[in-house]
Amino acid sequence: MIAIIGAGKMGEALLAGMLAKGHAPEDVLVTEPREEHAAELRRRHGVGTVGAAEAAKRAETLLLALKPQDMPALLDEISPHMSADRLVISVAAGITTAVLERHLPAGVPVVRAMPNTPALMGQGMTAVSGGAHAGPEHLDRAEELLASVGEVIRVGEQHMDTVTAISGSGPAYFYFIAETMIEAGVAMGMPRATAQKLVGQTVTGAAAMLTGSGEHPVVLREAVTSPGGTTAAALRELERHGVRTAFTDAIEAARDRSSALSGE
Ligand SMILES: NC(=O)C1=CN([C@@H]2O[C@H](COP(=O)(O)OP(=O)(O)OC[C@H]3O[C@@H](n4cnc5c(N)ncnc54)[C@H](OP(=O)(O)O)[C@@H]3O)[C@@H](O)[C@H]2O)C=CC1
Ligand SMILES: O=C(O)[C@@H]1CCC=N1
Repeated sequence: MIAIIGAGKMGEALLAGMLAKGHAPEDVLVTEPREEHAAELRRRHGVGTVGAAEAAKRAETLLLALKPQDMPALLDEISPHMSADRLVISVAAGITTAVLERHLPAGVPVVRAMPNTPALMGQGMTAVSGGAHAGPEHLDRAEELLASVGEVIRVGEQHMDTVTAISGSGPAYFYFIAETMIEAGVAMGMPRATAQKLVGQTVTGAAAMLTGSGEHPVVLREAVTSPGGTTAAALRELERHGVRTAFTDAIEAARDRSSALSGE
């Protein structure tokens, strides 16, 4: 039995992705504090909903997807029901395995994971790292579970705040660019639906080139940039406005915010 504690945006994306990949709804419990939300999840996904203590008693694997700020109180609530034969996987930004372990009985294996919302479409990217009591079998279990919603890599925990800034938050950066491109098209008089179609398929095509061609992004960008042409004119403006530096600073800010969320 798997329990997902906190089925908000990320928890529900993981839930939906797992069910779509064949996990049986009867094997998944969900904990959500608001009854209307819990009822909605039962209706939408056919899963059972229970309180956190009950989930902790019944599930071998607990997937914690609450806000980092809510995590300490939840850990204290489930702690009396936890033992070393369980596995706790936390997707909370910033919360270190040391913090998780401090709130749980000695020996409980914990895995810190950072997924992203494309998990909903089976296209997630998750990085995992194990705590002091997580052996290879626990990392294998976490990886197997999260692989049902996309790709999984293992990283040292010292990289987790950077992972959070790059792939955890990353989809939002691309949506921001997509939104900006659509608005530019609309501002130039194009119907919104047309701009949306052009941008959507351009993003899909560019992503396919990036992952499928094995080429570095610089090579792909050069192939688009005809001498004396339109792309060169656009890229010159992006550089003039410091977009490269803005992105680097943005990713550093996300990394620092993740680190601050640990509460340490
Ligand atoms: N969104 C994303 O792209 C990603 C998020 N994450 C991580 O996932 C976690 C959740 O983020 P996100 O889904 O965006 O946030 P949401 O606010 O959408 O989800 C959090 C959910 O947890 C519920 N909750 C609050 N307290 C409890 C409790 N005691 N027991 C059970 N459920 C509770 C909330 O209910 P209510 O609304 O009623 O308070 C809410 O539904 C965060 O730690 C975040 O760092 C990680 C990777 C990507
Ligand atoms: O914005 C956040 O804090 C979470 C973590 C990564 C993506 N969303």
